[in-house]
Amino acid sequence: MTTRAGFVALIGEPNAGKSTLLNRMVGAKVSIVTHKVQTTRARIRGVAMEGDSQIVFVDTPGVFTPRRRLDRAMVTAAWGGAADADVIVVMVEAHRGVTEGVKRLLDQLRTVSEGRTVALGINKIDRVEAPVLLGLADELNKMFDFAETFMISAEKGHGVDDLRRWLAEQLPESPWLYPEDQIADLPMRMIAAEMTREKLTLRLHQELPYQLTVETENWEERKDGSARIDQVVYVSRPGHKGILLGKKGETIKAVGQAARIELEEFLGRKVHLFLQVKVREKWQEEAERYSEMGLDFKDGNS
Ligand SMILES: Nc1nc2c(ncn2[C@@H]2O[C@H](COP(=O)(O)OP(=O)(O)OP(=O)(O)O)[C@@H](O)[C@H]2O)c(=O)[nH]1
Repeated sequence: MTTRAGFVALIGEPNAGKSTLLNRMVGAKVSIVTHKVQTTRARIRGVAMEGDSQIVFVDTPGVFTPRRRLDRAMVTAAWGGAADADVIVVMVEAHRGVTEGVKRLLDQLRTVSEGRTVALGINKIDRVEAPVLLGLADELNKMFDFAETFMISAEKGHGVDDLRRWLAEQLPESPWLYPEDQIADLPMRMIAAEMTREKLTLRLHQELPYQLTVETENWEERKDGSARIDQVVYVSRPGHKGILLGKKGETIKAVGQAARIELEEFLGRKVHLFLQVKVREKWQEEAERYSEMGLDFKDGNS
C-alpha cells in the first residue's frame, strides 16, 4: 500500500469559515480542542484520514495581522509553518469577495508559496448567486495562479468531500505522521504534552534546555474513570537530564504535580501522570520534518 502524508495550511481572514471547514473534514471535537495548542510556528488543527492519505491541518494565527511593507524574512516569519505546508488553501468568503485583506494575503503569499501547491476555496457559496460566484472565481484566478478552485459551503457541507479528496492526492508519498489509532485522541495528547512543557518552562526559566521536547507516549482510560498518562521529556544532552530531575528528583516531581493538577481541571477527572526524562541526542534528525514545520509535537517541543 502506498501511503501519503503531509501538511495542509488553511489560510483566510477571520470569520472565513476555517473552523467550520475543519470540523467538517476532521470532526468537530478535534478542531475545537486543538485551538488550545500553539506550536512554535504553526498550529495543528487536526488530522484527517482520506483513503491511504493522512492530512495534517495547520493554520497560522499571525498571517492576518496588518503589516505594511513586509520584507521577505518578515513575511516568512509571520506565515511560519504555513509557508512550509505541502498545500495551502486560501479561503475567501463568497459574499465579501476581494477585500483589502484578501489582496494583502495574496501579495504575501507570492513571497512564500514558491514550490507549494496553492488552492482557492471560495466558502459560503450558499450566500451568493451562481453568476457572482463565477465572476469572483475568475477575478481571483487572474490575481493568483491557483492550482485548483473549490466552491464550498462549509456549513452545509457542499464541496467539502471533493476538497478533502483532492488534498489527499496532492500530498507526497510518505509514511503516516501519526499512528492511525492515535488520531482520535491526538489533540488531547498534544495538550497534555503542552501543559507539562509549560510547567517546565515556569519552573526552570532560563535554565530550560533549549532542545527539550515532551511526548505523551501512552494514554490509558481506567475503569474507575481516571486516566493514566505517561510522558517522556526528551533532552538532547546527558548534562540536561540532571537539571530537569533536580535534587533528589524534586524538580520533575514538582513539574509533574503542577501539570497533573491542570490536566485534572481540564479533563474534569482524576489523572495519574508519570514523567520520565530521557536523552535523545539524535532527536533533531528524527524530527527534521516536524521542526521544519514548527510542528515539534511528536519528536519535538510543542
Ligand atoms: N452561510 C454560511 N456561513 C458559514 C459557512 N461556513 C462558516 N460559516 C459561518 O461563518 C462564521 C465564521 O466561521 P468560522 O468557522 O468560525 O470562521 P474562522 O475562519 O474559523 O474564524 P476565525 O477563528 O475567527 O479565524 C460562523 O458563524 C459560521 O457559522 C458557510 O458555508 N455558509
